[in-house]
Amino acid sequence: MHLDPFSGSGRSLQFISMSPAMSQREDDPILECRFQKGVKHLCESGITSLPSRYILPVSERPNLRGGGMNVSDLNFKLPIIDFAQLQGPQRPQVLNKLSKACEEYGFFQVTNHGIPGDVIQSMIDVSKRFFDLPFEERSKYMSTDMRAPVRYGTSFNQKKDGVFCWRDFLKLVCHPPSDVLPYWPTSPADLREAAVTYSQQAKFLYMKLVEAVLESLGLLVGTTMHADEENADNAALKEFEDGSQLMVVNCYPSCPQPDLTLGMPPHSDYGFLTLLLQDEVEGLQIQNCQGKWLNVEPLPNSLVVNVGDHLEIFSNGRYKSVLHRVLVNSSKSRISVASLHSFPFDRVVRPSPKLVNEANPRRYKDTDFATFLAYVSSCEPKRKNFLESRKLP
Ligand SMILES: O=C(O)CCC(=O)C(=O)O
Ligand SMILES: [Fe+2]
Repeated sequence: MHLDPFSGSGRSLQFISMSPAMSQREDDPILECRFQKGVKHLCESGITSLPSRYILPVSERPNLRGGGMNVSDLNFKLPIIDFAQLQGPQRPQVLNKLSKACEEYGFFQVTNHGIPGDVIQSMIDVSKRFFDLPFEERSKYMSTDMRAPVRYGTSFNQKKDGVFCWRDFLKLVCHPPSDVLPYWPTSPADLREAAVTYSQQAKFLYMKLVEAVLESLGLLVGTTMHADEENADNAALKEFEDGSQLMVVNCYPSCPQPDLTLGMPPHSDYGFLTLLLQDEVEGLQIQNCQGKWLNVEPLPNSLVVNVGDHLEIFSNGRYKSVLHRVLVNSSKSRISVASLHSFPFDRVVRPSPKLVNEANPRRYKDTDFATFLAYVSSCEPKRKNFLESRKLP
């Protein structure tokens, strides 16, 4: 799994015991070297069938017919939160809806979010153009250093994954901007500007959503005449303002045999909230409480938002960080940009004391980034098992 604070790495991977995956690790160093260069590079070499390195064991493949856990429900629609309404007189009703969405699905879509269309379009465009650059240009940013401010790579953890995922990525640490920006790619020439503009807009929206989430959990007083209550609210929000932000640009090229592989395996996100921007190609699925995979149809001009492990812990289990995965397809490539937000790295994450009482005892141990790193180096992470390891008996 990737050891990133959040991204494909910080997120729990599924690799099932016995590692049928591992047995498929390529022994041919030339082929292996090709796979390490990523799926975009592999496609450019003109493959027509899926190399075994990407073929999942039958039970983990998408779209199995005949019932069972992998059948998707085509009629499913994710709850929609109208951000403009959230900021207006309808706020209490919208907060109710938000709270239900976080409890039931761990996911919702945000419309009327206020991020200008051209900012979004530029972010998607420049992402596509980045992945269209020659491999030599993209590969300048390949790094195994989990703390690098910019990292280009493939799969989840390309050093460890037994079966590779059909995904290449560019990870951009966004905070603090003055420290990280000088390391971001210089090509395409407009990448830095487009990405920094989008990341700032995403952060602004994230802060508004954090306010809403805290209010929905009864942790913010909201409108108040009392200066001390207002100060307490501001102090609570300040921590979030100083928090971490990582943008992961995901590229899923069209795939010759999409039924045999995944763009991303089932995982939950490590942070507090993820804001996901996707192009018009579908692929994202979330797992409901019956284990059924549900398609998230891209809704034009909207963003998908999901609860991460830290919010599940912080809310003492009331809001759920839900497993999700990405399917690929044979005709279209897909781009998504996940903006992953959480507390500062050195912060201990624990259930909010106000959500713990006799009737609702503490459900999670304290955790921090160091605990997370120790955990992933001591065992093989899969699905949501890091979060499981933080649960109190
Ligand atoms: O590409 C997507 O739709 C989902 C990406 C994702 O889950 C992630 O980056 O954590
Ligand atoms: Fe994710």
